[in-house]
Amino acid sequence: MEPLLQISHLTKNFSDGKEDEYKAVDDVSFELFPGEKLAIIGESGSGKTTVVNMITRLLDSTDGKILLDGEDITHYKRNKMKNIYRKMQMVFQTPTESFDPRCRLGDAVAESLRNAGIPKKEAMEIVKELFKQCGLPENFMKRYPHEVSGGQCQRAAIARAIAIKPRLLILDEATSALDVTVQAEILQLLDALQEERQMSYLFICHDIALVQNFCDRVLVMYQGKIVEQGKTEEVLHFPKHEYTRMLLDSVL
Ligand SMILES: Nc1ncnc2c1ncn2[C@@H]1O[C@H](COP(=O)(O)OP(=O)(O)OP(=O)(O)O)[C@@H](O)[C@H]1O
Repeated sequence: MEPLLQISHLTKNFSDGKEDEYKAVDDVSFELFPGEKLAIIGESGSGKTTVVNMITRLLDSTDGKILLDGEDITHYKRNKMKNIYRKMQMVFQTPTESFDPRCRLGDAVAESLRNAGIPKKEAMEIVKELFKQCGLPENFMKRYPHEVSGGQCQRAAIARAIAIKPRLLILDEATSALDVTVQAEILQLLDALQEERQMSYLFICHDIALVQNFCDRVLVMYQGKIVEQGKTEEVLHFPKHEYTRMLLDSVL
């Protein structure tokens, strides 16, 4: 099977404006296959979000290559990314901030469908269905982001991200701010979508229990490098690298 996402030797240097360059991401390579759920774990500052920001092209990479579904997107600019965002969507930690406060949630979700050329009436029908699928009452389509709870807003963010049926969903601490029950419901929804659509997930996460329950494979990052990767069970129960052992000891 061909990988959906293929990352090779990805590197990001940040400069402090003087001579020194700081390697936030250092020669990172990995693959993500269709239908797979992959987690990146590591302490704060290890480079996880920087990796995601390069994949989604919010940030230019210093070196390396990013292939999505065989297409080299490493140097794609904003206008070319529009098509790519049909295949790849992101959900971030703070959903309220990712919505326009003046836009009703239903319209915000419909916008991505409208951008994909779907007429308004049809788009609103799809949104209605998506809200149902994401466990949101239909009348929430009329609400503004500040009129719903954090968990409800995150469901709307997921509804928006899956609206155009992407093949890859990147979740950067997307469930961290939610309480445990809501988190479990959202993970159930993601599991159902994965089965239904063979979606792939890249999960950036601090929560080891969640990774254990949800993800097939784990990458461990430390100081910009991947120090260990493998099946979730193997990495979490039989960590090979000293840093992974420390990380697990500190959270378990
Ligand atoms: N725009 C930037 N300019 C300079 N340094 C940056 C920039 N963005 C990130 N960094 C640095 O790069 C390193 C990696 O940051 P990154 O946000 O990727 O870590 P992370 O593993 O996602 O952390 P967290 O779990 O806290 O979100 C950090 O040392 C951070 O300070």
